[in-house]
Amino acid sequence: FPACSVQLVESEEIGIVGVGEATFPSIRHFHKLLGIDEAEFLRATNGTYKLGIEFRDWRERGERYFHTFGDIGGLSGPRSLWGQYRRVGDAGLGALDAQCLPSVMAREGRFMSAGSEEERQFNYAYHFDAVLYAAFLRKLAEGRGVRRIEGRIVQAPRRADGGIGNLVLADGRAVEGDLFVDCSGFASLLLGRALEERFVDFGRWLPVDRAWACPSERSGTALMPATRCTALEAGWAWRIPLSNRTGHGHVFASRYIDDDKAREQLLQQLDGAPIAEPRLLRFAAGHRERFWVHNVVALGLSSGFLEPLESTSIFLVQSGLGRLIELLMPGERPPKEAVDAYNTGMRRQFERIRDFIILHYCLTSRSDSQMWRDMASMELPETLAFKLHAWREAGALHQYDEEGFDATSWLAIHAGMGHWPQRADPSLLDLPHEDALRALRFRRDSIAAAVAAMPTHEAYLNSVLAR
Ligand SMILES: Cc1cc2nc3c(=O)[nH]c(=O)nc-3n(C[C@H](O)[C@H](O)[C@H](O)COP(=O)(O)OP(=O)(O)OC[C@H]3O[C@@H](n4cnc5c(N)ncnc54)[C@H](O)[C@@H]3O)c2cc1C
Repeated sequence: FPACSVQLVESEEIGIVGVGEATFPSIRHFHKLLGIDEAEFLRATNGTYKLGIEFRDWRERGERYFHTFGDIGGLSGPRSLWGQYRRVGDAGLGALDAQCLPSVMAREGRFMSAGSEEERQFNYAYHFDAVLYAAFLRKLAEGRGVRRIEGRIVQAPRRADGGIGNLVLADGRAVEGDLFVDCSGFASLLLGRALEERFVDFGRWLPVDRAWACPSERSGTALMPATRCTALEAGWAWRIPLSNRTGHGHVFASRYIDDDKAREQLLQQLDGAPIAEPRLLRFAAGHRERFWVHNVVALGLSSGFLEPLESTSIFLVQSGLGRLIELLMPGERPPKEAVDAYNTGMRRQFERIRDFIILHYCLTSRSDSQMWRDMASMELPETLAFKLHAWREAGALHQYDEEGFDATSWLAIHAGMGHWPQRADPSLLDLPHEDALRALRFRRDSIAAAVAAMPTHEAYLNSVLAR
């Protein structure tokens, strides 16, 4: 929008939340749209590649599975790979993960990104230092004409029509604007505080509400191209490998564990020596009922937050921006239809991701703490209950509109949690047993051979950084 002038009001005194180190593959489309060079971005943010998430101890302690951004073959009918794998039931085949290229790459600590997007059988995202990423984007934005105003907003007086008139800063300056994008983090200064938009609370399904975050030195182990999420007594711990350090955090439910014990449990998870004091963050799961009200659009934490289990927050920021770009017509007052479409789309996206995150918890067999017992018996949102029913009864991976995660992702969690349909699809028998077994062996072996020939994640990353 070359005709628009964009001003950013930001306060060094307040700073940014500064956590949020794991992302979702759509970030690559966002970077492409902005013309960001991958090597430059990785160098600026101590970034690494991410092929998915390894979940440990979620169904039972001692078990692990991988949620990949890759292809795991057909999903229904006689060509359903998971269906044939279960029908063949050959122990010699190994785990279902062995049929998925990026899952094997992650397990073996290997990475490469060759060929075109269309040819590649997997997608990937990044890990990075969130503080450095914010600085990187700021520099990019300023270079393209965004004017940054340092200052603390103390008031946002409303106009007669209910919208925001201007922003009043602590030193008395006033910043005028037509459209205000509220990026004020958990404070939600404009949408939450000034416009008093109601918060829709998801706490009854997603009870985690605090996190200790602490970086550590990198251990001598190989640089995993994946995030690790380990289920603990009253929450879970993240482990995010960056090129210079490892990011750690313990996300927990304060109704099941106190802060000190949660901190202690985090420190037991660290890879190496801590390189900062653990920092406590408080949050609530949910979103503002509407995201765009009058002339205010909230993006990021000011609009809502879902716990970071699937690294969806930065994705939601970028998804919101993408929608806004499509619906804004500079110089025109946005029609009611555009505002409604934005609000409906964002609300649904939050609900779909909420359901996907609950899926990780509700399928647990753990009963070793009150949180896990409550998670296994909670009443589910109707939308999720229907999906579980469709999967159990018919092996169908039902998708609604505005899904953040595709059917392959849903399959990864069902499979990882050992949750399978009650009946096999009879059309699986259209393929002779021997042919199915041969195809599965061939795929597993081809993947193993391809991965063995790949560089390690660290070697590949270093080659990109040297560009
Ligand atoms: C524990 C935790 C883990 C997370 N992990 C992930 C993850 O792995 N992946 C992911 O995608 N996301 C993650 N997130 C979310 C992610 O951190 C945020 O979505 C992302 O950083 C964007 O934050 P934001 O810009 O909305 O808010 P902030 O970073 O808080 O920025 C708010 C801005 O508003 C300014 N501001 C606030 N008040 C005022 C004022 N009065 N005057 C002037 N300026 C003001 C601040 O200075 C700051 O610049 C995590 C969040 C938490 C809490």
